[in-house]
Amino acid sequence: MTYAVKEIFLTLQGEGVQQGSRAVFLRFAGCNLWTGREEDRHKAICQFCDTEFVGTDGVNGGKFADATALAARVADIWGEGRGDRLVVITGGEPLLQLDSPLIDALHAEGFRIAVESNGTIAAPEGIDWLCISPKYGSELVQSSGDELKLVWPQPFDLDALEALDFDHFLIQPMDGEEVEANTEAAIALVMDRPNWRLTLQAHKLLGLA
Ligand SMILES: C[S@@+](CC[C@H](N)C(=O)[O-])C[C@H]1O[C@@H](n2cnc3c(N)ncnc32)[C@H](O)[C@@H]1O
Ligand SMILES: Nc1nc2[nH]cc(C(=O)O)c2c(=O)[nH]1
Ligand code: SF4
Ligand SMILES: [Mg+2]
Repeated sequence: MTYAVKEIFLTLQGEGVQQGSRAVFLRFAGCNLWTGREEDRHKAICQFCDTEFVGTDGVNGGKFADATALAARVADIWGEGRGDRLVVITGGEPLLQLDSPLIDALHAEGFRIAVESNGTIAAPEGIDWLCISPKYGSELVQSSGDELKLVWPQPFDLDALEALDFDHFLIQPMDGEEVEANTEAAIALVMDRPNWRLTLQAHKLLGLA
C-alpha cells in the first residue's frame, strides 16, 4: 500500500519509559479523532493535540509507494553502525496506516518498533513497544500494551484504567495555556497514586524536535 508520511526525523524520544533514547520518528499523516484543521478543533473528539499532522509536506515527508521504500528511508535517517536501531511510529494516528508489511520491512532493517497510538484501533502483531494514550470520549479498543500514557487532566476513571493490561502507567501534563496548573495537578495525582509515574515532554524542555 501507499503510505502518507508527514515527516521523518532523528531525535531523542521525549516521552514515556523510553525517554532519552535516540530514535527515528516516523510521523504518519491523518488522524481519526481530529481533522487537524484549527477551525475544526472545537468539535473534535480530541481537542488538545499539540501536533501538525496534515499533509506530506514535512521534512522527509511524502507518499511512499511501498513498505520497503519507506523502511529504507527510515534506515537511511538512522545512519550506519550506531547500535540498536529504534523507530517511533506516531502521527496523527499511526494505526490508520501501519500494517504487517511495514512492520516486517522495518524489522528487516534491524529496527525495534515503538508505536504511539490513541488506542481506538486494534494494533497489528509485531510491535515491540506499544504506547497507548486514551482520549476521553473515544472508544478504547486496544486495552493492552507496554505503557499507558494519560494526558492530564481528562475525566477518566483511574481505577478502571489501572485495571487494564499495561506494564507502566504514566501521567503527562497537557501542554497548552494551562500547562503549569496541569503539571501541578499531575504531580499531586502521582503523590496520591503511586502506581502512576510522571512523564514530562523532555523534547519541548530541551528545544528538540
Ligand atoms: C500527537 S500524538 C500522536 C499519536 C496518537 N494519535 C495519540 O494520540 O497517541 C503523540 C502523543 O502526544 C500526546 N499529546 C498530544 N497533545 C498533547 C498535549 N497538548 N499535551 C501533552 N501531550 C499531548 C498524545 O496523547 C500522544 O501520547
Ligand atoms: N522528541 C519527541 N518525542 C516524542 N514522543 C512522542 C512524540 C509524538 O509526537 O508522538 C514525540 C515528538 O514529537 N518528539
Ligand atoms: S489522537 Fe493523537 S494525533 Fe489525533 S488529535 Fe489526538 S493527540 Fe493529535
Ligand atoms: Mg509530539
